[in-house]
Amino acid sequence: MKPEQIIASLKTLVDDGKVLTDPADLENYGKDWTKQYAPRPLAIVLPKTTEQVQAVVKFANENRVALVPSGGRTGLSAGAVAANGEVVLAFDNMNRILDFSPSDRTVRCQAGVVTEQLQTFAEDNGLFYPVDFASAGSSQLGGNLSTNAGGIKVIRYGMSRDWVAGLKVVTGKGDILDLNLDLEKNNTGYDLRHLFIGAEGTLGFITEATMKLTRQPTNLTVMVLGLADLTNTMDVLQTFLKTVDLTAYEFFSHQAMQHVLAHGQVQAPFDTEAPYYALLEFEAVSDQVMDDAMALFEQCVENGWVLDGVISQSETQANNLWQLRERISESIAPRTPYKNDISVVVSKVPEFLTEIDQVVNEHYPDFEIIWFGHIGDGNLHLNILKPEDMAKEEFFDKCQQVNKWVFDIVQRHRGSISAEHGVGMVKKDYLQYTRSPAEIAYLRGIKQVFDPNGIMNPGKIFDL
Ligand SMILES: O=C(O)CC[C@@H](O)C(=O)O
Ligand SMILES: [Zn+2]
Repeated sequence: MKPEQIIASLKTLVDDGKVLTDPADLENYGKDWTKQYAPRPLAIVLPKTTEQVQAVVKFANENRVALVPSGGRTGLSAGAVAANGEVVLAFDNMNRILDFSPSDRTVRCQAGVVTEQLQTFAEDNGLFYPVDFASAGSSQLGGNLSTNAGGIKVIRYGMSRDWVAGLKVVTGKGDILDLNLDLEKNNTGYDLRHLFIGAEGTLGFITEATMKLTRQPTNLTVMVLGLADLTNTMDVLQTFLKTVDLTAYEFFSHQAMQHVLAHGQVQAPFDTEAPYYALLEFEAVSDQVMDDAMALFEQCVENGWVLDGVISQSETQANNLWQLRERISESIAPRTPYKNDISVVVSKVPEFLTEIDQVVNEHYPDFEIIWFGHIGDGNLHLNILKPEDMAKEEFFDKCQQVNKWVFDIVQRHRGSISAEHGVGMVKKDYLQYTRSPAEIAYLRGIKQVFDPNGIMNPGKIFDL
């Protein structure tokens, strides 16, 4: 079918929805936050209902048209990039909260609901949606689920998948599946819901999700601690976990903090310099919890693990301390960093990080390494900044080599090449460092079942 015919047909399928073909729209909707691929979609479709999505998928099947789903476009693995003339299905017009059940504490949302919209809805109803990350203001629920997004509270609340009570999807064959019926308990064989979560739209597109909510946390209190060395991040974590139920345990290096401070609007937590900092968050539900936390802090200082620290006395102070961590990504963005998102089990984190540091420093001593991440769940974000006098091409070539070293170390430590950002196009060549050949063969088999014509987000996670 010719491109003009495809566009004309799409227009008939979404009636009150929209089909966009302006170059500016193609550029905007054809990409996510990754910069290495040029967007080149054929058209953008903005359906309003699950049935319209189904109509587009059926049409795409009959005519072998490749589709790419697009949410808030905040992904960092090019899972939502359309670089090969695909039709982008964007969920911006499916952004309604459809239903709320206070007694079940669930809320049924269309896929285009923005994370912050869901968080605010929960709060307005005296409840809490706990999955949170810096891009919550623009990321959409469908995208969060397709990548099983994690974020800053995983240590206590888990990943996006843990909050899904029910899911409506359109499979690659064009069937609408209503999965798990919003039930808490439902042991009736394979749980297909979890196949679509984290599948990056390669099996089908999520059009609706019923999300669970929980009680609001009480008096969230933040501590930022300066650590004497890297291994102390784990000593401090283990010490606090014995008594305090942490809602977050993040870390960042001195270099990371320097970039945030230079970026402006944020104050240093204290004067003492430390190679690494930990940010702990917990619910100070009583004076006893606060006393316990202070006693643990003192114990960590006495043991020589912590050099200095600060504790928030108000919500505003807690939010300000969070800025030290949440602004890292944006403060280094102008330097077009090499990015990696990797994980190992918590006990291996110091050894794992040190090995990566060593291999990069040994070969490229002029590279500035920025470490930060969700260290309480074993997830590290490695960013490397280009030396000012190095050409971009040379830098990214050298980073390809860095990838190999990093992923060898990941594999040796039985870690993951993508902890929370997904595989997309950025990491598909490295999937075998985390998944065995037998596993990948089963993944391909599953793809074949739900998307026999290979039209759903082709070229993402693995090639057919
Ligand atoms: O920019 C990054 O490398 C990580 C982004 C995000 O996952 C975060 O935790 O801030
Ligand atoms: Zn992260």
